[in-house]
Amino acid sequence: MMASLSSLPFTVETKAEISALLHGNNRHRPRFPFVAYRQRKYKEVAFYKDFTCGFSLCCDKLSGEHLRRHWRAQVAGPESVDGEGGDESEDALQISIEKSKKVLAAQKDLLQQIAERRKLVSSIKDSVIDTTENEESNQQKADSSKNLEFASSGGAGTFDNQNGSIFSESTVPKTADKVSRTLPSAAGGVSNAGEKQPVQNITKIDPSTEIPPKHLKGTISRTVWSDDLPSFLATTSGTSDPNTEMHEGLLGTEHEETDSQIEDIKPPPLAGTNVMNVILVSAECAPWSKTGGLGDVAGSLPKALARRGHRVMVVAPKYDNYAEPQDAGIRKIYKVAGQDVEVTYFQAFIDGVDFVFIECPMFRHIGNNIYGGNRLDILKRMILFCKAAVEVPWHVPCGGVCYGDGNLVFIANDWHTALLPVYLKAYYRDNGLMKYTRSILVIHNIAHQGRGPVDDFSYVDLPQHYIDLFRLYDPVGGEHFNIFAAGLKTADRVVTVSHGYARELKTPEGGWGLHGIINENDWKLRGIVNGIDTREWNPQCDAHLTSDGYTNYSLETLHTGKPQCKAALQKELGLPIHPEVPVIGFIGRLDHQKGVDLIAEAIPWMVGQDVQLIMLGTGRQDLEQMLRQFESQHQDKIRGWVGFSVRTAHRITAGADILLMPSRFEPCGLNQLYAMNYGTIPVVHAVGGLRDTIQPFNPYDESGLGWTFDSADANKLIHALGNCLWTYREYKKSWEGLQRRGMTQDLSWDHAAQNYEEVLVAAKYQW
Ligand SMILES: Nc1ncnc2c1ncn2[C@@H]1O[C@H](COP(=O)(O)OP(=O)(O)O[C@H]2O[C@H](CO)[C@@H](O)[C@H](O)[C@H]2O)[C@@H](O)[C@H]1O
Repeated sequence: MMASLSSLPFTVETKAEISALLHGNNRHRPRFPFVAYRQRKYKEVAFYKDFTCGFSLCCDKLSGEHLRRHWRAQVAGPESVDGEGGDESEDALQISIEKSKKVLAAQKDLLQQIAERRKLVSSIKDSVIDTTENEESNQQKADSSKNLEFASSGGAGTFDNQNGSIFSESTVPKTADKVSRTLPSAAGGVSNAGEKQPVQNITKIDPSTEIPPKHLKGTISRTVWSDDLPSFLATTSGTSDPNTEMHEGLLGTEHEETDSQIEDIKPPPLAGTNVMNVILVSAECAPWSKTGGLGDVAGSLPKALARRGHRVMVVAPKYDNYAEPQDAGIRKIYKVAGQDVEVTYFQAFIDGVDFVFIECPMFRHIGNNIYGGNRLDILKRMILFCKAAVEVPWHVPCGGVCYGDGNLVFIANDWHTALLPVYLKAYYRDNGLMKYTRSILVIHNIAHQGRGPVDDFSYVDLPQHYIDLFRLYDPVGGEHFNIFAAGLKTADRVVTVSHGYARELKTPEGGWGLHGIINENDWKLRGIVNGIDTREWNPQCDAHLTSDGYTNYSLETLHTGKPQCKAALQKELGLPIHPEVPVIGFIGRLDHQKGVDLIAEAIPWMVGQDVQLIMLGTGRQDLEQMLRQFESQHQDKIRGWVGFSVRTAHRITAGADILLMPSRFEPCGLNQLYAMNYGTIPVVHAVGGLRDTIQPFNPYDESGLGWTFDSADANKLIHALGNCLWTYREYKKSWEGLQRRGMTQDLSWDHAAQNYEEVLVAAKYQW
């Protein structure tokens, strides 16, 4: 066997890996047979594919013997499978190699011809576009909305499960006369328990003539046109079997390879063959809607995933009139608490990400109060949002092509969208649909769980036996209904936003009643520290530092730029402009979590120091009142800005010398990351993500990034802040070192995105 292998035109590593596949040597064993080969020379890849001959099972699932037998069957002919092939098999192998070479040459030829034809077609198109550009684009828009209408009609439309009607939904076409022109199947709705309906009016298309929009190229799932699937399944990436999916992945790779050969550009995506369709679903998304860190994450993580080559969508509610998203022309009706509610989908493509906004009267004009209203109001909004979001991949054709369910992973965030994994299971997977779609639930803050009386279960439209997922008992709330609990149990994977918080969640203090469930599901939990949007939060190009005396700055101009921002901040807030007086900032929600009361306890000490304190926040009314009071009592030293102002947050981050974060618990914390990127030194309670991200300053070896204190205690805060102020005043070089180390870290999302990708892959291959 090895003799045969050694005569093959593989590199040494490839041989080692194939040998590992055959003999079970894990050291060289690639995770999946095709992944390791993608970036190799085309010839070698093609040969290897030939070698495996579309043998698409994940090698993990194959025994070495199985592979050996398959190898012999493919290379030396079926007769050699049972006997020892010997010389005959060597000859057959040589013949096979020769054949493969010929096939490759022919393939190359063909590709060249295709390339020439494409060039010809595009030059003809270009000349036509000059004169008919507007007509063309209108036509394209019309075509895509036809596609979209069509996908909707056969999409996850109306279906009941065995327990009767779960939800009813009807399509409300914008224009009744729209007819599908290009989609391969129509009216293939799904009825009881996913039973297939006959597919009618099938118009087959030649996939080679349907060139996906440029931004989708190489990342969209391969479309398999099928006559006997419901239409929404027929337009997805042929994933009736993960083995097929793997093979599809291989074919997709081949296409990408050939495309890039043709165009002679485009390096492979960073994600390699792990490229996936990802839909992040969040109740808020910056810059359109934000009450805190969740909005920041939803606005920036998807872009980093897209940069790695994934096709990424964000789904968020549309709370106001946003400039960018356009009405996608789709209307759907969902049942919420027995009422029909119509939603409309809006859409924009920005920085490589599809942003889809769900608009309906329930969301309208609450941008300033996203979580406002009573418990039932919020619950109903989240039910509607999750029902609508889980169907987005069927209804909203981004760039003209719906995501479908192939290679698809949803990323839900916090309790607001924890119903999504449950709906995915109850409405789809339990009915044999979306079998290979996975869901990940990200915990940004376990303190908010979507709790209510057990009777709330009647609102969520789920089969009765699902009640056990939601039912939870704890000494504080007694027996109650808990949405986060159900999401955590149902999601394929769970992520939280730091390693420290992942540990804390398993303790009674940190798990807020859910620690039992988290411990039971420990195997699927992973901590990934958030990144920051380095375009949005970057002193070199921060748009909020270009007026009112502020200035952009970098590490090189820190010594002039930062003092200028500090002076501008002091001036803007009416504080005495003293360059040598340290400015301490605080930005955050005014609540128990953020430890504002610890700052309050430390105020008498602080005002005795030569410092200025600037606090920005909204939240609990008593704490807002407290901020106002501090300001009025210490006009020359304290500013308490009650409100939500992104611009002021940026300016404080740039102008302050020190950022205070005495949070009682902090799953990750973004402000300390922003601060370090601006040369502002954090003083934090070493908890959750703060402990993960702020290495304490060590004056002996001049290492570390800030000051930490180990318990939520005002005296500890004072002690840490005192040391910090002393260093600021007395040890300028150390201070500059702290600033430099903070500013030169890679805080971008790129590393975190890579970690998320590992979770996506783990979810994908999980049963
Ligand atoms: N009054 C105000 N005006 C303007 N901007 C304001 C503001 N108050 C807060 N912000 C901004 O909101 C964001 C707050 O983010 P954090 O991560 O610090 O906390 P939050 O508790 O909201 O997030 C939760 O989710 C995130 C994301 O995972 C975790 O980092 C965190 O630990 C967890 O509690 C920052 O961008 C901050 O500048």
